[in-house]
Amino acid sequence: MDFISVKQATELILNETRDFGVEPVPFWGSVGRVLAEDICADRDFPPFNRVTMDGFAFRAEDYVSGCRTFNILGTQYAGEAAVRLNQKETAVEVMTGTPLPEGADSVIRVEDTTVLDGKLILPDGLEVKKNIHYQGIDRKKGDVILKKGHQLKSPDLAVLATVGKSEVLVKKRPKVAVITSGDELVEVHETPEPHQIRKSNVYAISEHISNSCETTDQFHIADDLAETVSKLDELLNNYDALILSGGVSAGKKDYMPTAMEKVGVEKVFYKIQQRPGKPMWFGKKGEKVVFALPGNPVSAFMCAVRYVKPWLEACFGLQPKTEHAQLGVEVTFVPKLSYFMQVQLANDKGVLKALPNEGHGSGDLANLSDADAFLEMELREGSQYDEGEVFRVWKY
Ligand SMILES: Nc1nc2c(c(=O)[nH]1)N[C@H]1C(S)=C(S)[C@@H](COP(=O)(O)OP(=O)(O)OC[C@H]3O[C@@H](n4cnc5c(N)ncnc54)[C@H](O)[C@@H]3O)O[C@H]1N2
Ligand code: MOO
Repeated sequence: MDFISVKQATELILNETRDFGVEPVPFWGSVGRVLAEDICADRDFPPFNRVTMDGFAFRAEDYVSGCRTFNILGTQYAGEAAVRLNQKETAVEVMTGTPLPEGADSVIRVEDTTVLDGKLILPDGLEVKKNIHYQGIDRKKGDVILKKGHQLKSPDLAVLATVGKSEVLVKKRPKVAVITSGDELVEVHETPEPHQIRKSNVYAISEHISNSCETTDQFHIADDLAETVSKLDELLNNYDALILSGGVSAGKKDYMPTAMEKVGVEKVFYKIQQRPGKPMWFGKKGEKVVFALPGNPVSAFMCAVRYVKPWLEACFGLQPKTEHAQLGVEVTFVPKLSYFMQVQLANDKGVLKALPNEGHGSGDLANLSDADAFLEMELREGSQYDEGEVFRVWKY
């Protein structure tokens, strides 16, 4: 059997990344997208000397030379242009968010002051030149605030809004078809006969990758070679990537590898030295790629988490997010395979611990809901994995 290792499979898949181009999208809703342009400050951040406390603005020079009683020239609210404080020993009442009055260089909080007969009285021992967020201290006009290649997260929307980017250029996402096969499968709304099951793989897989895809349209192909060939041919013309589940092992109606050959999809590899997901098949036809995942629900989902999603992220130029967890108990795994063990994760005083939650094998889809992640335990002579050892973890 021409197994390849998990490492080799990863490399072969990541050799086949594609660039799907760029597109402008509304900034609102762009979280998760990858920037295809630098985002620059159109003004200083903040754009003016911003008062940071409700209180009074005054001149440090007056206070330092002994003045404690100031004439109040008026009140300045946020949204109003800065007034001018052009007389000695005067103050302006200011609100948080107002531009600092011209000529003033200090602000005191209202609760630290007394107003008597319309005059402001300041206490002794005051630190001057406080409570001002200075213009340009955070970022200067023209500075790059978000770099091309950055994956947008929630606070970035505030940056985009602040610089007036109502539309932003991002990397395009692929159109993906998620395809099931198998005559035993019926739809969710149908009542299965005793020998049938409802199809479930497509939903878990589609959802896991949906943020990285333009579409995750779903299709079903019957266990028939001619139909499989013609449907695959059609889908290859209309989608950037196909993700199939089922029909890749040794069964008499496992047509996927044969059908791929017939539609001209070149095999990059077939079978990985791993459990679950051993019979995974991966191929390409020109710019199109095909992931043919095993039908068993745990295997299909694990392969989507471990191989398909990272491929999508690599297509956008994102670095893999590597997370690790410490094995909470000793584990023995005899087969000569890398083991993606289902685990529950718990944070133990800042250390991420992984506890086995293995279920009943590749068909036990309910166990995926009990577990939180797959722990990638590389193939090891000796079959022994010790408590406290650290492994890469794939959360979902
Ligand atoms: N003689 C051998 N038999 C098998 C081998 C092998 O090496 N030699 N490998 C086993 C392993 S490991 C796996 S994994 C499976 C993979 O099989 P297929 O990819 O051909 O998948 P199917 O046979 O079509 O289905 C397997 C299983 O999964 C259920 N299934 C399929 N699609 C869905 C779906 N969309 N939603 C829910 N469940 C689905 C299907 O009903 C089967 O029970 O092969 C082993 N056999
Ligand atoms: O590889 Mo299969 O995915 O073990 O059940």
